[in-house]
Amino acid sequence: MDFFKTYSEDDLPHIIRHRPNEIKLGEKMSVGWGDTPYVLIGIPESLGVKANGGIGGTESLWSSFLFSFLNIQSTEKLTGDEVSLLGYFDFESLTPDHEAPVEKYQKAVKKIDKAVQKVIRKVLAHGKFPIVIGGGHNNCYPLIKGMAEFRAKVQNEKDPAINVVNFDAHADFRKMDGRHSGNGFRYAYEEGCLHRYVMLGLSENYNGQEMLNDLIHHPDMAPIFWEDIELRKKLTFQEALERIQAFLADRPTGIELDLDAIENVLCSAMSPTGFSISQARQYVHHMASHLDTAYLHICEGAVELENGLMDQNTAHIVAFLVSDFIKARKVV
Ligand SMILES: N=CN[C@@H](CCC(=O)O)C(=O)O
Repeated sequence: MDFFKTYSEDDLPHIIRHRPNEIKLGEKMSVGWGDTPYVLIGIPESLGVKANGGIGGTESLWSSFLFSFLNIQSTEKLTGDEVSLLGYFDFESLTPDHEAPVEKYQKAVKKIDKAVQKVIRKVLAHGKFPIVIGGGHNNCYPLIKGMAEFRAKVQNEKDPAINVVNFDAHADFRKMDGRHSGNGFRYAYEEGCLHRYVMLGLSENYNGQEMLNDLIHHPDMAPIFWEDIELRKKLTFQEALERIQAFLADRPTGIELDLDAIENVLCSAMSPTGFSISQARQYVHHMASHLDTAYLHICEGAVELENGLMDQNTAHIVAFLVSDFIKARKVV
């Protein structure tokens, strides 16, 4: 598995803050291809974000997330026995020279695509459910493609494209003019890997009309704007979740969450307005409980951006979201 680093049992105790009479999730988790339904994968990179002209720093989320997640209390509702820490990608060697043109970053993203896709196919071959923590949103494309390829080549599905729901302020359906964090869903759709695509929480101010023209009135696309829910009150958040559930019920669905849809979370495209953390948790809970889920991908967050902004809370939010997801699928 190119660029992929694994953990050993000896790594976990260094990440766990032990307390007498308490058991932390990390004390119950396994590493590698453990006997667990879920595997955790990190993609600590911001090459895709930079290829899209964004602010780097998304590589900072993974290790802080791991610390937050492994230090959750092991309880009946989530013991830790459910999850194995598979590993993370190290794309450091692909980093272009300082001030390299954007094309160099886009070239690096193509290599990331290949590496991620391969690992996803391996995860599926082992019968595991991938929980992926990014990284830029560019990684939706190799996830969707890896899923569709597995369905086509291994499961002999005649119509292998999967559905995706994306909690995001941006559609990431920009033109196919070189790979980056803003066009992963377009590549997946045009290549026949993505069937239906729902966007929940789009910002009217940060999605261009040309891209929107390709999404609005398209039978496979369902853009839902934050303003229609929270500003104009055309529908409630709960109604939106139920509509999404009905629209995506026909086949396996990838669950995407871009942290820039939550207000004030540290991201390349951080926003002072957006959904709340509780709404993000409801989204994850609802989709995990009601859909035939294919994977969970949480991305674009950072604990430290290249512009110097820092916030450790991002990691804590992601740990909540991952625990909500697993609990919802367990039906606790
Ligand atoms: N994945 C994020 N995509 C956004 C990024 C915007 C930004 O960094 O400012 C987009 O392309 O619109």
